[in-house]
Amino acid sequence: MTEKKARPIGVAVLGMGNVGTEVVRIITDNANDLEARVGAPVELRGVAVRDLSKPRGIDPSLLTDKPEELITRDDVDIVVELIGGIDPPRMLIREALQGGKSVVTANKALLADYTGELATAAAGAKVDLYFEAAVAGAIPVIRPLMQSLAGDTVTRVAGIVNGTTNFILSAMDADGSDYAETLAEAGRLGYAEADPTADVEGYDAAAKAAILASIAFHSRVTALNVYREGISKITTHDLESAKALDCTVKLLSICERIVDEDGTQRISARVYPALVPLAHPLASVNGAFNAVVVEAENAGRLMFYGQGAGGAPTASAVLGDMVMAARNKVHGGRGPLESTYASLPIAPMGDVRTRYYVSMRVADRPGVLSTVAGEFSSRNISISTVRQEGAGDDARLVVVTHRAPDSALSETVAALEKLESVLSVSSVLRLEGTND
Ligand SMILES: NC(=O)C1=CN([C@@H]2O[C@H](COP(=O)(O)OP(=O)(O)OC[C@H]3O[C@@H](n4cnc5c(N)ncnc54)[C@H](O)[C@@H]3O)[C@@H](O)[C@H]2O)C=CC1
Ligand SMILES: N[C@@H](CC=O)C(=O)O
Ligand code: NA
Repeated sequence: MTEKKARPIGVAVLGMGNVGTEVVRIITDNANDLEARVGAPVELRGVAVRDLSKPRGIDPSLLTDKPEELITRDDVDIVVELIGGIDPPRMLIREALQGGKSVVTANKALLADYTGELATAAAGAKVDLYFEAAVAGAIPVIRPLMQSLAGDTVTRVAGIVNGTTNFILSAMDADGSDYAETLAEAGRLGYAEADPTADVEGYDAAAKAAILASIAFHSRVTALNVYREGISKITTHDLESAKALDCTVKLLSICERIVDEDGTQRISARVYPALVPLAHPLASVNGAFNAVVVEAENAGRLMFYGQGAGGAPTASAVLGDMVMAARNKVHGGRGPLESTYASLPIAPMGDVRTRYYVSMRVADRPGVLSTVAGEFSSRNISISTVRQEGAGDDARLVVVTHRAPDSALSETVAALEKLESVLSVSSVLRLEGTND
């Protein structure tokens, strides 16, 4: 008796840019292995593109500029959304899910604000919504948080989750490379978002922080709940100053479970460029690489490292999700559902205890140091180090504080800016990765 051959799994890919092109390539090149792993052939039913006249190197009969039609085809089981942005992906994904298709997406901008709506549509139709590629590209981080750590209590998820800004900061740090040129190079290499403002102003990292915090703390966190600063104001002078303190500068995404004295729990989710000591593992994460450090009550500290951006690495994560969704279609079973039962509130940035590095141009005369120090001590902020750089017109004071509430630190900086002896506050960065 011959075994009955499983029905093929039909896949529709929406968007054929940096990531979509690689996803189509892997589906085509690895057809035999994918069939063996899924238990049924995985067949590309169509690829939605914006410009039909552009040569794509695939069978032109697969191309369409009508994604809304492709996602409703009866022979499509899985929709892979790689267009990016909110519209039309939000509508396309929702309709695909409601129509019984499982969806795989890398769209963090969309997920950061609409996971609730999309997860509800997936649950209602009993299909899957997978998005491993949306955070830290190829690095498995969503699945470990959602599945491997489902029985633990995550206390912190922090790291470098934007490849473009890490590529820029690494190049500026290594050889003083020009910011604008390095950003353009990140675009050419397929790391940057279609609008790179999302990268350099921290919106992309904030979207990823929202996704990570939601999963880690079983609560709904959106991009608006994430405190955000980007890297566009970082100068080579900041990187030089950082070096003098045995640090480098990294754009960090930090998601923390804050436990107040009365035991109340809150979430802090924040993105900003910070000084990181050279001895810290995140300091040696360079180029478009990402790293995420997860801390959990029982597991302790886990570190995930790898390529966080680029067509092929991101496509690897998309394919992993596609195989999971396809296996579920063939063998039954479902991927994990959204979990928001804890509904923890968000702590304002002012309540978070951080350390500051403040670099200011000061008048080179006696008494300035004590006036400056007085602004810190009057707000109960203890200073860790003070360093003077330059002299005369170029005299600078660099102050590094111990941990204090962010609101007190930012009030202090505002007060310093008003002092007659402080000519300008040239740079304010937080310091992370230390124990004090
Ligand atoms: N490039 C990367 O390293 C990573 C990207 N992502 C995400 O993956 C998604 C895709 O990113 P990329 O491939 O880099 O972007 P991309 O801009 O290179 O590709 C998007 C493609 O979608 C096409 N498109 C736009 N509107 C369309 C429509 N209505 N119908 C059909 N096609 C349409 C565009 O013409 C473009 O070719 C985005 O959500 C991005 O945030 C996630 C992780 C890493
Ligand atoms: N633009 C993003 C792409 C991956 O998410 C980045 O640079 O990290
Ligand atoms: Na990932």
